[in-house]
Amino acid sequence: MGMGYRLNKTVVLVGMMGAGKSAVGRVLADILDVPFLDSDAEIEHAANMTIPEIFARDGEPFFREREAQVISRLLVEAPGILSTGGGAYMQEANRAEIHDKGVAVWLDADLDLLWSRVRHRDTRPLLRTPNPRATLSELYRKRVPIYALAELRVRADPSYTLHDMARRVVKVLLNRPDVLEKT
Ligand SMILES: Nc1ncnc2c1ncn2[C@@H]1O[C@H](COP(=O)(O)OP(=O)(O)O)[C@@H](O)[C@H]1O
Ligand SMILES: O=C(O)C1=C[C@@H](OP(=O)(O)O)[C@@H](O)[C@H](O)C1
Ligand SMILES: [Mg+2]
Repeated sequence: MGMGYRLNKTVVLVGMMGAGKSAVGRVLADILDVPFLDSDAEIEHAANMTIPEIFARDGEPFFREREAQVISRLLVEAPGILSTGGGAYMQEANRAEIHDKGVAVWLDADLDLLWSRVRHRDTRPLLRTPNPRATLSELYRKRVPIYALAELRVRADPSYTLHDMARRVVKVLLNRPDVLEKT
């Protein structure tokens, strides 16, 4: 009797800060009844420090090394949902590993939507600049062509709830039986 899903590969959510990778990932894992992992949360837990503290004390290159290690480790675990930090997919080695062992899904949100979601938060060290809106815009411009390398894409829209977004990801994944099947 078909009631559930079988996930055959880890789904790796990529995209800009504020796209919803962490929040949608959690709901998606719940729907599919699989483990949820967030690379930033794993790094924070291992270091017993917040992301801004790690950036301030050890610098971004150190953070990027930790991030690559954590992603490698999480990709060999049982299939689940892996939400990455927005910069992770920029590294060639991370992309290669994600494509090899999992499937990348780009949560694609417009700059205005991203800004509306990150502007009141102080948890993203890269936006601690004199003009964070301009910084976000510059990152967006540089990164979008790289996110577009992801195998799958789900468009975000201000009218979609977290649950709507997760359902949209499920729909896209069901087009790929090598990734997700109904049971
Ligand atoms: N579809 C959505 N509907 C409502 N709020 C959302 C949605 N997606 C993300 N958010 C909110 O936007 C903020 C940023 O989302 P988050 O998941 O942290 O993004 P990311 O991990 O991609 O940086 C959070 O407060 C989150 O709850
Ligand atoms: O875009 C980036 O380079 C970053 C995004 C953050 O994660 P979210 O995308 O989950 O906000 C976090 O990894 C760090 O602040 C750097
Ligand atoms: Mg996140």
